Amino acid sequence: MPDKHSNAPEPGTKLGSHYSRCFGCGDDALGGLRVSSTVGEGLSVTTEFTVTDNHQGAPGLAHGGLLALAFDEALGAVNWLIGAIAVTGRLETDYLMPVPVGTTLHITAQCDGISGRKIYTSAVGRLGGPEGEAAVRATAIFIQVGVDHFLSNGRLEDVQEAMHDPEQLRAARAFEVNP
Ligand SMILES: CCCCCCCCCCCCCC(=O)SCCNC(=O)CCNC(=O)[C@H](O)C(C)(C)COP(=O)(O)OP(=O)(O)OC[C@H]1O[C@@H](n2cnc3c(N)ncnc32)[C@H](O)[C@@H]1OP(=O)(O)O
Repeated sequence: MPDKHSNAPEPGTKLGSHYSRCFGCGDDALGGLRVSSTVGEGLSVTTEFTVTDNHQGAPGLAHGGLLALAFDEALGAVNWLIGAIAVTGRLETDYLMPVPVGTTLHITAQCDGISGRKIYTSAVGRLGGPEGEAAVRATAIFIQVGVDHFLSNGRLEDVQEAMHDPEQLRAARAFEVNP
């Protein structure tokens, strides 16, 4: 298990978005999920995702791909507690129960261990409250990368805009945890 980063926020702290246009957590992404995560005990976070009309797959039920996105965000937020910039290498989801429109999925995500650049994480999403029945479980392997991963691979205009916007830089938790 990795150590918690010395600058990691205290339990109860709301983590901001890592990028305002992120479809999972950004406020500026049209139709995005806008989930936010809160630091939990140890190397864990909690994340709530409320399923709306816009998230349907079958009538009245959440689309599995959107649920996977909510888990990708929750699991990825764990990386900030260990001060790692990382991208999703593998994401596996088990859908245990249908998740109806209007319900809130209470996700708890944690770090399970680290090996080289690989960060192993897992999460469970419960309905009806943080202690409710498990509806979705997920595991992910994140791969640690340098900032150059984004600088060399991202569309230039977006990278430049992000790098020149002080608000954006402040919002990028990577820069808070890894000054
Ligand atoms: C400037 C702005 C900054 C903003 C910061 C915001 C950050 C937040 C962003 C969050 C956005 C939200 C989240 C998102 O949506 S992230 C977006 C979705 N993910 C991606 O786009 C990632 C695309 N993939 C890649 O870029 C490369 O394949 C990476 C970088 C992942 C690895 O290629 P690289 O050449 O670097 O590494 P390597 O091949 O030497 O492998 C190294 C180790 O990793 C192991 N491995 C590799 N792949 C997998 C796999 N699939 N399953 C299991 N293991 C895997 C591999 O076996 C090896 O292990 P070992 O042999 O050492 O034991």
